[in-house]
Amino acid sequence: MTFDVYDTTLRDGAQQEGMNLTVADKLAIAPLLDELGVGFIEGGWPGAIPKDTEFFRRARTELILKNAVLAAFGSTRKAGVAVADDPQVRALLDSEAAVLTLVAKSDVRHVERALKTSRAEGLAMITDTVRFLVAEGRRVILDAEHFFDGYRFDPVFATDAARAAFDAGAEVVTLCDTNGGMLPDRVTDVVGALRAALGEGPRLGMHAHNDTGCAVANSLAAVDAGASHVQGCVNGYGERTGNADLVAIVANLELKLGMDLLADGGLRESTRIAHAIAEITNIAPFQRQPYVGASAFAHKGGLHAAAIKVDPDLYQHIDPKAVGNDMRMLVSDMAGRAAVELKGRELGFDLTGQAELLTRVTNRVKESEAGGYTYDAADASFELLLREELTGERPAYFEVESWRTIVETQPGQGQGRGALASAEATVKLRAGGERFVSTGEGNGPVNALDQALRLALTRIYPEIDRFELTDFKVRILDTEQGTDSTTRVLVVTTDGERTWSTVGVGPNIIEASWEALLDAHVFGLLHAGVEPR
Ligand SMILES: CC(=O)SCCNC(=O)CCNC(=O)[C@H](O)C(C)(C)COP(=O)(O)OP(=O)(O)OC[C@H]1O[C@@H](n2cnc3c(N)ncnc32)[C@H](O)[C@@H]1OP(=O)(O)O
Ligand SMILES: CC(=O)C(=O)O
Repeated sequence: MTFDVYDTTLRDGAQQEGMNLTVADKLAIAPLLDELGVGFIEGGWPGAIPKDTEFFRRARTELILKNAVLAAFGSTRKAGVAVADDPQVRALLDSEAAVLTLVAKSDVRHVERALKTSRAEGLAMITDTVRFLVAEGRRVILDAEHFFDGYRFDPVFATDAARAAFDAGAEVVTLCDTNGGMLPDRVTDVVGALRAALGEGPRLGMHAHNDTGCAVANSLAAVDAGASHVQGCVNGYGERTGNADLVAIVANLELKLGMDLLADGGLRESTRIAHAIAEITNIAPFQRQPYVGASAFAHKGGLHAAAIKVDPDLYQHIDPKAVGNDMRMLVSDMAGRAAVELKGRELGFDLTGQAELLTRVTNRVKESEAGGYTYDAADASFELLLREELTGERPAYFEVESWRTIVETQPGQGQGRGALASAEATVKLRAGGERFVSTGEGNGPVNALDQALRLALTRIYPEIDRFELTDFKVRILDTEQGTDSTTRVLVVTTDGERTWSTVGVGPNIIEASWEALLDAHVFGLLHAGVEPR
């Protein structure tokens, strides 16, 4: 049986608020979708959006796809206009895409109120455009906009719209839940009724939006009711609450229902590809995204870990490798010894049989977390804690003698909002048998401390030059204490290859930041293979 996986990330996904893809972005995303193994990549709407016209022009020479066929999206001819004279339809042909996907009104209320035309003309717009494009040698898919709402209001018109498309030569009619308001049982009813009306031959598709949080479920319901074409977007991108997440749809169909859909076993690459696409769209990946999210197989509960130690399948619905993801253990005050042992294994330490050590580490984590630390978001600080318990000491890269910061304003600039404050910090430390006193300046005390610390350390450890602080998060823990509250700081650092997170807690933001910064440097040096000098 033919079954299509049709990606619309570059067209409907791009309708997401805040997303603005350049032609280069689209040309970079398309090969990733092809690698994922989808059958169709909808590239955009040529003739309507200049960047999309340009995308199809450049795709002809710059895009080599091994699995997917490029589809161009556009609407049926306008009401009262001959199809051959419609510039939008002409632009579709000019795109040279082999597959053309036409959006058409299948809700009679839209025909009468939005298009301001008659039922007969609404159907003729479909017939004429599909027939014209098929006669030009193109494969045509019809996206029947508002199909479900339309069918529930007037099933005769909605059915006639689908029939008109098939009679004119469309290979698939995609039923669109344009407003995203459907629930799975309603999708089942409508797809089932339409199939009964049209017979088994015509191929139906599903295009779901996520306004009820049911887009993936609605897509599965449609397939269960006989649809053989699903549309969606990687990472669930799309207007309002997004389109159906294509990877989740496919993973459910492949892993739960035993279908074989993506070319070259692409599902096993889906986590990497979803994240690579997120890099290009510049939209931070959603941690808790089903299947491909960083937290999708991250376990925090101590009891879960105890069972996972026996058999990971006991607490996981699939093997994460099936989607290219990984199981991760999170260590926190909810961890028990089993979680610490598994986390240790993940970090490269075999703690099997070390019951006393495991108890010590578990207790230390619980006590520290009660004081405000959080290790599930700071793997690197946990690793340093674990090493300290294993060896009895921290790697002795340097020894801090003291540090101080000064924040001041210039005369006349220290009043109220917008005052221009600057900061200076002095750090005194010993490293490599020498004593360093260094001063740093910055736009705030933490920045100045970081500068001073780096200045001192790079003289002995030039490797630190590669470390870059990429994120800095501050959380006030006991807010009822006002400005006297405990502060937690999380710092994310990278050396360009590896990224690590560290945590610091203190009675003020500077102390907390200092602790997180020290951990960041120690962890970075350790993993760069640097010996204390
Ligand atoms: C559900 C979906 O996601 S569908 C895709 C939605 N995406 C987009 O709209 C992005 C690209 N759109 C655009 O760039 C513009 O809206 C364009 C170029 C398509 C149209 O722009 P304009 O010509 O300025 O028209 P405008 O957007 O104001 O109105 C839409 C026109 O299309 C007509 N139209 C709307 N749907 C259809 C349809 N399915 N078939 C034929 N004509 C249609 C309307 O009747 C209206 O025609 P009119 O100008 O003769 O009154
Ligand atoms: C065609 C489309 O994107 C929709 O109806 O939602």
